[in-house]
Amino acid sequence: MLILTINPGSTSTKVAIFADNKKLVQRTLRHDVDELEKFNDIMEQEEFRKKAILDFIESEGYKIEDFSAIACRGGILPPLESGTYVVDENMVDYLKNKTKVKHASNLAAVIGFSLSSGRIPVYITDPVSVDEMIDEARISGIPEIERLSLAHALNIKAVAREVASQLGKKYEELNMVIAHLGGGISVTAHEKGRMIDVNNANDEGPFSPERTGELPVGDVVKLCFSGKYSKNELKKLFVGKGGLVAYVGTNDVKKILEEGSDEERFFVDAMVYQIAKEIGGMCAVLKGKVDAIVITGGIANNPKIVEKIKSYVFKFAPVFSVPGEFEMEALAMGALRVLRGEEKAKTWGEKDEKIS
Ligand SMILES: Nc1ncnc2c1ncn2[C@@H]1O[C@H](COP(=O)(O)OP(=O)(O)O)[C@@H](O)[C@H]1O
Ligand SMILES: CCCC(=O)OP(=O)(O)O
Repeated sequence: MLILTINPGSTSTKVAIFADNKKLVQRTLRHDVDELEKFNDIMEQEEFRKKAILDFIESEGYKIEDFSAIACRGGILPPLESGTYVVDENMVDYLKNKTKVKHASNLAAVIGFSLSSGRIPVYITDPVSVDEMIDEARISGIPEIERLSLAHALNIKAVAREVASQLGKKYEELNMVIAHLGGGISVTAHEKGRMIDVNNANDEGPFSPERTGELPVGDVVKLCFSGKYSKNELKKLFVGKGGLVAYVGTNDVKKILEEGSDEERFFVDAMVYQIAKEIGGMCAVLKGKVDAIVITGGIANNPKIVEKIKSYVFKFAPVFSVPGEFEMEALAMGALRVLRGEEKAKTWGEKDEKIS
């Protein structure tokens, strides 16, 4: 069975074609920043990115009708259970017109649904808003604000299953802390197959290559009312222009480590320190009963960073490194389990929207 996978990021769209679980081809379709700046809103990029995907499919000698399914990265829907969901008009309407968090992943199902024109099934698996948090984790400290589960759930769940299989166990039998280290950072606590706490990778936790993470709230209030920034400028400052970008001017950790000055590399050490601190917190969430700590994402490609994190947390549990991300594989496998009848695809029903 042929499966097309679609995974949009802020400046690129990753696409791949699988024959069952075998990846035939993967391409990162890069979008010029100047080109993207013409669009006021992420959703306005639908036709532009769709054309790039169609060009890719044709260049590989396929037509949409050749595929048994389209598997898309799920966007920011209201909180929902882990699993594979059918993309329908209801979901597309939500992602296009109602979601309050702008994120490139919101485009995937919208484009997949449009490409299919009802001819083939379209699925999402483990979207960013997978929510398995325990109730205590939802309390922020102010009733008007609820903590949200926004994480790199797709890669994290796939990596959790991979490490469990390395340990000869099922994901559902283990307790793990899994940190995805990319442009954004998610540190997550997993109890017997459920992701019971996560730092919201947009707003909380360690600073990342391009996000501030958690900030001292009093100073944030001062910044908001300083008159220096509009609301949109502040949002971009916190997500996109924060973290290493703010200190060093780039989100490229590899480049900083290879070409940066000692002072610039210090900020990577500070990020490592914050990541380790978050991992320690998640070990406490699991009451110290932790079978594995797992470091994944692009930054895990650097063994020295993994070693530095390990130097802080090695006493808590064995540390595993799974560099890179396996989102395309996880999408294809999510769709394949449904196509093979191993799992039933869930139908998404709009719940109370909690994301603002
Ligand atoms: N070998 C490496 N050493 C250090 N950092 C790396 C290495 N390879 C990739 N990275 C860093 O990983 C980050 C991107 O991670 P990735 O998971 O691809 O992010 P995203 O998918 O969120 O854009 C970049 O900062 C990049 O420099
Ligand atoms: C908002 C959580 C997921 C996330 O940060 O994804 P990207 O790193 O792809 O922006």
